[in-house]
Amino acid sequence: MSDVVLDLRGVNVFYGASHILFDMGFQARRGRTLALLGRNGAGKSTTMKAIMGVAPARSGEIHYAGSRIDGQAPHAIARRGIGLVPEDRQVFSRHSVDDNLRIAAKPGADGQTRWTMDNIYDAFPILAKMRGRAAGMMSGGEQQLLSMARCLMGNPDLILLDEPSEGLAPIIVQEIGRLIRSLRSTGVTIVLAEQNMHFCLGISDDAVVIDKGQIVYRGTIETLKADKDITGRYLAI
Ligand SMILES: Nc1ncnc2c1ncn2[C@@H]1O[C@H](COP(=O)(O)OP(=O)(O)OP(=O)(O)O)[C@@H](O)[C@H]1O
Repeated sequence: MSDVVLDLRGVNVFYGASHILFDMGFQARRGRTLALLGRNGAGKSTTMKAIMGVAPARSGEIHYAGSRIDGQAPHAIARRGIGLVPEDRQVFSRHSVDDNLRIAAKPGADGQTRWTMDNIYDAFPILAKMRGRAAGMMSGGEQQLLSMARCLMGNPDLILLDEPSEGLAPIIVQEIGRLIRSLRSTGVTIVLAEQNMHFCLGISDDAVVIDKGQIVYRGTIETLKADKDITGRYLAI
């Protein structure tokens, strides 16, 4: 079986008359973490929304686990085993941490349940201490952890993480890095949208850099790190 889990081919996305993604093409491989890097407004979130069917591709193809998913409804794409952790987190603010997790519980596409409340709380000790707290009363970093934990309750095989470190305190950023590393060791595939390449070093294998909706680099993150031309031109570092 091919190790390509996600395959975008010539994807074009528009918001109304505005052309946002131009012939976007890249692959994510099983059990690896791909960093989708680019400055503010480069098109990272739009790429994730295109994969989820929220900002549908006008042309091109998106293949997941061997079959085409472009043109399918977001709920159908989610049911195939893709989980999105959105940039704005979208926790249910009036509900407790426990309820946020319980609401999201469902078996994976293969019918298996790998994540239960118990092992989520083992993996997220910060959340375990605040099970009864309303999500709206938590800090941005705690909400980010909750959003990630809630995604895992759906037992996804591919996780799309949209700028999980943005605007958070260093201690939470470290915790999120630790979680991504440990998720990766479970064999799940991760696409991580980030502005900050340094955050991705050590937790990602591959990298794609986008600028103004176009791919300007595809390769390993280690090769990217050494490429001063690309990092200097397209990343804010
Ligand atoms: N709903 C929308 N309608 C019109 N244009 C949009 C919409 N959402 C995003 N855009 C535009 O699409 C482009 C790509 O935005 P996108 O959010 O995908 O970038 P990003 O790389 O995720 O950056 P950010 O870090 O700001 O989220 C930007 O020029 C943005 O202004």
